Amino acid sequence: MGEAPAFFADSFPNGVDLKSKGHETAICVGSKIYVIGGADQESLSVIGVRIFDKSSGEWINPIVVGTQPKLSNGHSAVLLNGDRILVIKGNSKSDDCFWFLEMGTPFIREQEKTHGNEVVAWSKGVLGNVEKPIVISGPSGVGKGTLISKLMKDFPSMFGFSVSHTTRAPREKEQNGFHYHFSDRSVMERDIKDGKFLEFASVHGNLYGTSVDAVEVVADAGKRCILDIDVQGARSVRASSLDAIFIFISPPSFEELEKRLRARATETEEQIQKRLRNARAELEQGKSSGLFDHTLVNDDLESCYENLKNTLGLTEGVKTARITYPELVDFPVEHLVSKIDQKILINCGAAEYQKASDNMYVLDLSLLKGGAPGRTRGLNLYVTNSSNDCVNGDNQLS
Ligand SMILES: Nc1nc2c(ncn2[C@@H]2O[C@H](COP(=O)(O)OP(=O)(O)O)[C@@H](O)[C@H]2O)c(=O)[nH]1
Ligand SMILES: Nc1ncnc2c1ncn2[C@@H]1O[C@H](COP(=O)(O)OP(=O)(O)O)[C@@H](O)[C@H]1O
Repeated sequence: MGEAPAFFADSFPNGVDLKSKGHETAICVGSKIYVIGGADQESLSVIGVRIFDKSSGEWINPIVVGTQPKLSNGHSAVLLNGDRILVIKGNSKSDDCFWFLEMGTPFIREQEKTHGNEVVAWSKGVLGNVEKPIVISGPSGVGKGTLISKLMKDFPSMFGFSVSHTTRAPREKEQNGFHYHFSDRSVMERDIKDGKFLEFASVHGNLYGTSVDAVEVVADAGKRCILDIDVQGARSVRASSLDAIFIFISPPSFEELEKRLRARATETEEQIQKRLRNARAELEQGKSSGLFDHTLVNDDLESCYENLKNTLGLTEGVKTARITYPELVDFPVEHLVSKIDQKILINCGAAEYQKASDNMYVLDLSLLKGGAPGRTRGLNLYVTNSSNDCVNGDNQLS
């Protein structure tokens, strides 16, 4: 039986569940109190999480998945909608200060089934309106890789490729870490069990999977992520929080598909036969599942590429357009937060908390996308001179 932390309040005013003592904050979610802060039990360099179960009076050390935020000497925390807490790290730049601690989402429930323990997941918040990731599927030899390479070459600052893990052997020109992370089955299976993968599937007799890291690296670079994965993987991603756009690439005919696969000369005859058998099933699933938002036929390569660009809204002018990164802002340890609908007001004027200061920011969460596993995207941050700039009359700072 544990003792409830002394700094807990039973109810929090204005929906702003913030109470702090030193570097810890406590947020009440149903019958549980999430205590965020201090160092993690296993690693002293990241922010720890403990849960106090009010009904049993027990402390719980949850399994924590996802990249964890580095320890800072202060943070604030706001409950968003019952299944995630926004944590704003002090003494941090705006590209590393917004983090989400999730509990009770479908992903967490699945993880809890696997681990048989309470699970929480961290997801880093990424500023700006980066567009949805793109999932590209289709049978082996249809031209997915060729189309993706063209896109990456023409729009290097816009797209980033999610480098999958696979247990298959590398082909002659494939580089580890660039085309795939070539892995041992046992290591990959252990990492899957540890929640490090967004999705995985057995394809043509080998294990393939997208690690959470693979998509996070691309999101952190402010780029739009492209995933080349099979139909089973696409189904898993559809069920995840990634919120992607799904494109199926289809061949003009089965004969042409076989011709391309043979001409590529990367597989043995036995492997070609296996891929062709699987292709029939994949083509059926691609047509009938309602899983894909778009199907493109790759007959003439250039026409298909044009169709792909149109589908992604890439007109001529877009070629030179770069994603603009929001200006970096420094958030001090001393700041006060309040939540008004989908907006978080962050008052960094530590000396005069009760007044709207010049150092006031609004974090707009109305376009929030994604979440664990992976990054939470679509956060918009802007400066405001007074609370009236963005919110109306009764929105006082607490
Ligand atoms: N589910 C899943 N499928 C993947 C992943 N990476 C690649 N694949 C799929 O695995 C299949 C085989 O890929 P590969 O061995 O590179 O052969 P290729 O499709 O003939 O180039 C293709 O359908 C890929 O889309 C992944 O991370 N997850
Ligand atoms: N539209 C096309 N017409 C003819 N050949 C193509 C076309 N698209 C791709 N190819 C060729 O087909 C082969 C398979 O393409 P690839 O991109 O490796 O397919 P996937 O990644 O879907 O397995 C490659 O040799 C590629 O050059």
